[in-house]
Amino acid sequence: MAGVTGRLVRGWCPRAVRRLSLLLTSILQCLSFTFLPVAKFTQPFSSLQVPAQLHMSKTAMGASQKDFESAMNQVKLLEKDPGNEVKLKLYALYKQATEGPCSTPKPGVFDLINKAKWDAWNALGNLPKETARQNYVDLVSGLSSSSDSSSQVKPEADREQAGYETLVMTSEDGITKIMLNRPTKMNALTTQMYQEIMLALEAASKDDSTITVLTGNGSYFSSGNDLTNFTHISPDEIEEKARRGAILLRDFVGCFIDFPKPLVAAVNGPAVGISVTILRLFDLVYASDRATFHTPFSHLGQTPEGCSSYTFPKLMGPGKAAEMLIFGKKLTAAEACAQGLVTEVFPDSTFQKEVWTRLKAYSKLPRNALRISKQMIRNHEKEKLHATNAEESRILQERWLSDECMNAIMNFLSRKAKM
Ligand SMILES: CCCCC/C=C/C(=O)SCCNC(=O)CCNC(=O)[C@H](O)C(C)(C)COP(=O)(O)OP(=O)(O)OC[C@H]1O[C@@H](n2cnc3c(N)ncnc32)[C@H](O)[C@@H]1OP(=O)(O)O
Repeated sequence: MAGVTGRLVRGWCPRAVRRLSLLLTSILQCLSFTFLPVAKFTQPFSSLQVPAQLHMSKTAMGASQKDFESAMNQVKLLEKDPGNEVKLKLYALYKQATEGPCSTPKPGVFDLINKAKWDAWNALGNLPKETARQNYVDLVSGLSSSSDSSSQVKPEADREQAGYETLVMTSEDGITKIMLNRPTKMNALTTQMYQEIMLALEAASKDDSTITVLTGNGSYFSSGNDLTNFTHISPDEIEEKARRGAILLRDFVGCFIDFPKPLVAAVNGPAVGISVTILRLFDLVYASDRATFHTPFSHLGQTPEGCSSYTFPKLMGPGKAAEMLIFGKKLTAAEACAQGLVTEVFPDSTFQKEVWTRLKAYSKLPRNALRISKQMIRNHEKEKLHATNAEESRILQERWLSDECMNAIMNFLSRKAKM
């Protein structure tokens, strides 16, 4: 090492050479950590794990208690991660079976995991302990048989992560792909979908992958907020629903602001509403030349979200941002690229091949360096983004209660009936 350094710095004073030599040695030591084999993805239950120690009351039901205990042991032996949704169900049933109805205080909105666990348990209401125990046993028995039959088939690397109903989540070649999966509804985002995307991002932020990609299944990237989210609400529920919607929106956008790894949008087709505005929170946006970018907020009596009221004027200037966000001008992929919203446009016929080839190459880059560089670029404006997000959510909460908004949504929903 000293020889190499010596050749590099011939003519420098000996103290400087010694210092440089020490520096290079420590850099090489640091790098050797980066090249250690990456831990395998075998931590099946992470923070949603069903408690391992059981303190069952001796008065619990005889045979059912035995089944319950054996089911709990089976859970620990499962080879395949059953996915967050199933883990939440297991957690909720376990709590209900052992402690009865949820009576603990609701965790704060930013405490995502504990809130999801609390919601799952609370949703069981007054389900009797015995029924919860039986449901737990049934659920585990289904999981054990499906894990037995699938264990020989799929290699670990490209396992689809189960438990999502509105998404398909896969991890392969250092890339975690989150695919919106409601193609017949143009991937319109339901409340469940927002929640699943948040859980998927949380999981992706902690897995071994280098890059996370969001894309859509079918012809659309996403048609934005599912307008039926606003239906089936009785008049006395409207305000509470708007309040909850604003919290959901703020949490959802917050996950993108805080996402720690390189985040890529593979925009496979048209994008509408919130699926356009959040794009500025991604590090790369690759679009098919078939994609369009449309934010018809005013037409819906609504206002911008996804931090676009701050990011779009900054990106494209106030005039171009106004055309999109105030007047609902729809951009082609080429126009969105010219405005800096899209990184690169690919012909639709080669979109998938070109994008995935590119991303596979990027995913081989040193992942810690990618992550740190992303954070250096993003950290400058995080506070501003969170403040914008909170303000946009608050304003939308009011907008959702307006006649303008309600009429626009009724128009959309009655459109089909008129056809
Ligand atoms: C809590 C967080 C709130 C965040 C705030 C977010 C705001 C936004 O995202 S605003 C943007 C809202 N989105 C829209 O305004 C788009 C509404 N949809 C449409 O205009 C059209 O459906 C289309 C242009 C996206 C596609 O038109 P077309 O090709 O004619 O296809 P269909 O309309 O027949 O759609 C097929 C099927 O999908 C349903 N659908 C599509 N998008 C939505 C949607 N956003 N909400 C609800 N449903 C949607 C559509 O109704 C059709 O269903 P069926 O009639 O049952 O086949």
